[in-house]
Amino acid sequence: MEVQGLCAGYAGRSILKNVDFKVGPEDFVAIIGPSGAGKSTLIRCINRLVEPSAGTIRFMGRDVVGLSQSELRETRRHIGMIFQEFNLIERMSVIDNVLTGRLGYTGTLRSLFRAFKHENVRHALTLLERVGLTEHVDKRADQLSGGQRQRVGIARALIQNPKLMLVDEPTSSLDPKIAREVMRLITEISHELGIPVLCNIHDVQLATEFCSRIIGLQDGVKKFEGTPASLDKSALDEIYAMEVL
Ligand SMILES: Nc1ncnc2c1ncn2[C@@H]1O[C@H](COP(=O)(O)OP(=O)(O)OP(=O)(O)O)[C@@H](O)[C@H]1O
Repeated sequence: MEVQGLCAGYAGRSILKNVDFKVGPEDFVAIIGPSGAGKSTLIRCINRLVEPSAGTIRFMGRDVVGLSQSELRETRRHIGMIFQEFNLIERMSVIDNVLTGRLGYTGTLRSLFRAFKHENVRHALTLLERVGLTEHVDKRADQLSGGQRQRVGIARALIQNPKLMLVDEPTSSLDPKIAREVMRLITEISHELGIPVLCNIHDVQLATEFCSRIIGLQDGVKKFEGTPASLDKSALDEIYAMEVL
């Protein structure tokens, strides 16, 4: 995926300013920066949950920004998303929540469950085993802990067979130990399945520990891009310069 000259905002207020970067096939890219820097906005522009006001987003050989609604639906099938608040359907079982990840292919919930394909169910069970939830497949989502809920969110994103994962603050609702486990799981799976990841994360320590490349945003401007090793004090000062402590 290649982003060039990306600008976006809300109600005439400019947030992202001319952001450029690439995500290669083996990348796990973290976006860090102070609160309000535009990290979530950037992630959400990639699949046009937020509409960019300028720039291009090349993905699978096309510019996402110029796609029609039906083309966008088709493209979104290839982009898995993991959310801070998990976004599960609380009263549904774990496995049914995972199967909703196939909605991009089947259209509606009813058609999804009517057209329950055995291969999808098998795939869901395999993914739930991989994320360590085999014993919980029939439980309701609201009976799980935060870390378990995020594991359901990961399996739901993976059942799309995505070519890119967008991850929006996956650990903010979790305690530090569980947050580290969840980051480790996402990193391992990304390597195992060869799926590149773009991950918005405010925890710099987790970003440097798990990600292959880091982008630092400040007030919607890219102030840093490099490896975790090159994220030194002066780079951090530059990214967080305007943060009031
Ligand atoms: N839907 C919206 N409507 C209007 N303004 C918004 C909307 N979403 C975000 N903003 C504003 O855009 C700016 C960037 O928000 P964004 O959530 O992208 O930042 P962030 O870097 O992810 O912050 P945080 O780390 O606090 O989540 C903030 O000033 C925020 O208040």
